[in-house]
Amino acid sequence: SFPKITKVAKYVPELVIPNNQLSEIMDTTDDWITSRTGIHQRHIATSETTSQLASKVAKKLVATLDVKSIDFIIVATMTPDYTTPSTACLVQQEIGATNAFALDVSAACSGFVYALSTAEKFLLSGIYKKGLVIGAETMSNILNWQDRSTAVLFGDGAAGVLIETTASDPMFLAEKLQADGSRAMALTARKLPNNQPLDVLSSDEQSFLAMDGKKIFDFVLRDVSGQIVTLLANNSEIAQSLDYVLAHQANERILDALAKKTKIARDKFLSNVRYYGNTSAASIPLLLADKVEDGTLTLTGKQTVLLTGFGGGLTFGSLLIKL
Ligand SMILES: O=C(O)C1CCN(c2ccc(-c3cc(CO)ccc3Cl)cn2)CC1
Repeated sequence: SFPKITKVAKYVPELVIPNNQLSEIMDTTDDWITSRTGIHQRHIATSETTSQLASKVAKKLVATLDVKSIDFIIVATMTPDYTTPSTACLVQQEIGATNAFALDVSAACSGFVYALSTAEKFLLSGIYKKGLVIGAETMSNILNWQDRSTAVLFGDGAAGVLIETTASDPMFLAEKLQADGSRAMALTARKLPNNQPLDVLSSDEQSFLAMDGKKIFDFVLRDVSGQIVTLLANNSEIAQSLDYVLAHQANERILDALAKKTKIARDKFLSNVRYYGNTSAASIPLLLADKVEDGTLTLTGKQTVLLTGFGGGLTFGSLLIKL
């Protein structure tokens, strides 16, 4: 039997900040934000850490299970509570999954796609049978709230899936995972200070999220669209029956551009960035959860979807799956 996503769950912090509230604390307007990004609001964690958001999702995913049957927990995040322990280990403790090994995946906005691909390989090995894959972020903690060009773009949230070896037909059909470290500096956050006494490197105070938006837009239009086109061309039969694209929810305009560049019908690109902003590794599972909730996605193995993540690293990854 084959690995399959059998459950999805989400959790977002209660506090909602609409664009108008941001224009009270920085020089921006609802008009600018909505027209340039499609974002109307974002959820902000005021007292919850990334591991606490992820744990809320994990608890929902295991609610109807014996938590001791979970073999692994993978958390994709670029805003971990600590360098160590991993956020996944904190989730393991929180839900009591004592038989699970736990690791974080650091691939920024491609994190969930990288983590899901990793989980599938764990299951295909036959050694493991069941795991949790969660994307979780508290982007609000790494933003420079004086910098209107980035502070308005991001939000907090978590969502994830239960994946297990139960399917009679393969769910994971094709994938392409890539990185381009030559443009690593296009999106950076939280450079850790060096403080050993022999330190010859100056400890750079660059700690807030910094983004070269133009460079990343170009990367998405050129490299990410190329990855999608090639993956679909190499799997043309599956591509014929493509129902939906669940792309990283960074910006509504980028979805317009991707649809044009890939020649995939725009209405196949699902979107919910308006409600959450860019939640990095949580954006694709949040979209998955919302679209299962509203019935667009049925989790009956009949729908062909493309998951595509892209962002910091620079990283990009696409998975063609039967959901
Ligand atoms: O002036 C404008 O229109 C601005 C121009 C700059 N903008 C950007 C630029 C880049 C991103 C972005 C970020 C990531 C990281 O998750 C991944 C993918 C993308 Cl495409 C999002 N917004 C906002 C509107």
